[in-house]
Amino acid sequence: MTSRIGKPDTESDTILHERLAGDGIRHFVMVAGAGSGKTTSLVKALAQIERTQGLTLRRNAQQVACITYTEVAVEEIRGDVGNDELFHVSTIHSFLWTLIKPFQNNLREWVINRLREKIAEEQEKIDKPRTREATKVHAAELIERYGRQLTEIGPVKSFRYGTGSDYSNGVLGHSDILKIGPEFIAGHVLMQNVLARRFPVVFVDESQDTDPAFVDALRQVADAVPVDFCLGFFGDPVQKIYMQGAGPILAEEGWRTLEKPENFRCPQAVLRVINRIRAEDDGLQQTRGRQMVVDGEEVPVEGTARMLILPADDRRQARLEEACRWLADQDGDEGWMNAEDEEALRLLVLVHRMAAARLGFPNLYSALNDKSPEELGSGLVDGTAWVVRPFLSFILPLVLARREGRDFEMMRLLRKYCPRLRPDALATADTAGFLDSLKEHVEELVTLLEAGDGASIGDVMCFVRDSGLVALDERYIELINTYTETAEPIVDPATENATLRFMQCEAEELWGYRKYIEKMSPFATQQGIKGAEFNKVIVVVDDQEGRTNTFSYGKYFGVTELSDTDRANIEAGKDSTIDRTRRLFYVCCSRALTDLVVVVFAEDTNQMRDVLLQKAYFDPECIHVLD
Ligand SMILES: Nc1ncnc2c1ncn2[C@@H]1O[C@H](COP(=O)(O)OP(=O)(O)OP(=O)(O)O)[C@@H](O)[C@H]1O
Repeated sequence: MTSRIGKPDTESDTILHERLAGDGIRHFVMVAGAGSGKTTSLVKALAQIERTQGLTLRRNAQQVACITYTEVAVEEIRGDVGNDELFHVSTIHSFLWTLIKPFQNNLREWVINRLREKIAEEQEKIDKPRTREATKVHAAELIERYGRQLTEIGPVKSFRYGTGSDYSNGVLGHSDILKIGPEFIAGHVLMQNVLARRFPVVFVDESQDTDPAFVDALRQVADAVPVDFCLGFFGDPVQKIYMQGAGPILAEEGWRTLEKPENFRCPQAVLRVINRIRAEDDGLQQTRGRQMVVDGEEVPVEGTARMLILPADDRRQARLEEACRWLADQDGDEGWMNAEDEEALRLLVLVHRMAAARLGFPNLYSALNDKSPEELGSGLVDGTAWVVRPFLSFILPLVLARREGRDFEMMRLLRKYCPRLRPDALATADTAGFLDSLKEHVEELVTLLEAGDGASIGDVMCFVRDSGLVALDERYIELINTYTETAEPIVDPATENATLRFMQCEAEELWGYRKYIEKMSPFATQQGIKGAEFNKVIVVVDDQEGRTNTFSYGKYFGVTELSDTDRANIEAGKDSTIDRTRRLFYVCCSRALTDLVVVVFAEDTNQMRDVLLQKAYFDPECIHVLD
């Protein structure tokens, strides 16, 4: 029995279990706040299905699909339900790939159409009289390349799924899968039936951040197969932090909405704060709070919630350390000084540049943030930027596994990402020499990424390209070519050179960046760090970045003026910077099991205090200015 399955049933759990065992329409949306036990309910529902329907489902070779946001979250749910074959726990991408993989002819047709579409898009650029000459030349090159690919896919026997697309070699990328999957499901009744027959129950966790086209495709299946199929969403619209997420999932006629009013994670002091934050969004007020047993009786944990305002000067790091000292002295608790114990004290940093300096990736940060395209800047802080993906998902984990002698993990990664280990490549390889050379290449990669080696990120990429350790998409190949052709280091940031500046950074910086993404980024909490709850949480906020169109604490607290776009968004009732920042703030603050501290860096600390007193998220006696 794992801890989640062992938790007592709440009223919503009982209702859900009855519904799942019923014989009418069973679709549902479970929507509840932070720490309300949504993932717990999901895991318990899986266990209940196993008990009541497991035998029949297994006999029919059917599975219960449980789809969540990241690999880490997948592992977490697997940790709860075990490796039972009855449950197909996966990310959206791998779920979609399982479904569409057998439809190879349709995949080929899709790729052909996609290439034709791309050619038409480029042709349109050429035809426009105002297009610059350089752009026209580039467009013509692309048309030629896409044309070539159209002929090259002829001999491709079957399509596979890789990180980036490489159509000529039969590889579909991440974003292709996300387009094809929902399109196929929505457009083919056969596909809907296949899905419902194979997976008569589909649960989606973190539904607020799930791709909207996928949500719609699943709705269509639910409409088409109302009774023999059960679709359930678990989510919280106020925890949506990815721009592209679906947000609230509307329940259709006959669907049941299940709410969970309790919060089981946060102590009273934190619960009051997050309820006040949420009051400005959907107004949901959570009850109960974390309890502990004292003398045989359950009593609420009071905990603490404080806000510290510090001057935003060039001593930020030192000031943060002083603030921790202050907390330790106030509480007589040296735990505040123990930043190394990640389960006990968790720093969530929204001050990315500061984190970057502290963790040793200032240049990498500057390359992808300063004057960079929005997609790269926001992808940098949540680890989704296309240039960093191969490093986070494969290259760095592979080097770590090798260094730590985790051979099994190393092979798992190589099997998943290395084209040299694909069955077709293996079939023609001379096995003995082949494995030796693969090993040598991994060793070389380890050396390249050693501290002090001086290799640049571009050098590492050249190496993985030449050694064929990973399949790279065209965009990356093009970038590597540009990198090798550019001798001079680029100093001044500009939108066009962000990725090239990234390639020129020292590879060593990637390690600090990885640590940031895995441990300190508030997005990490959403991506399912184990449990995503910690005794002490320090949330550090600062608008130093100047990238204010995605998140801005200044705008949220009311000290920074809104832009015209912000005002227009608010007037039109659209998602605004303020809404997004509030949600991120809510996610961060709701991770604390005992003590929450929000550290705010401000140009004018007294003005900030006045504004925060007015906002009243924290009790007045809990707001301190530390000059
Ligand atoms: N029925 C319950 N009784 C007691 N504790 C519970 C119950 N359900 C969940 N918990 C505890 O509450 C905490 C939050 O649970 P869980 O992670 O499932 O919530 P969640 O709603 O998915 O969280 P979030 O949306 O904030 O990430 C965990 O510590 C869990 O053990």
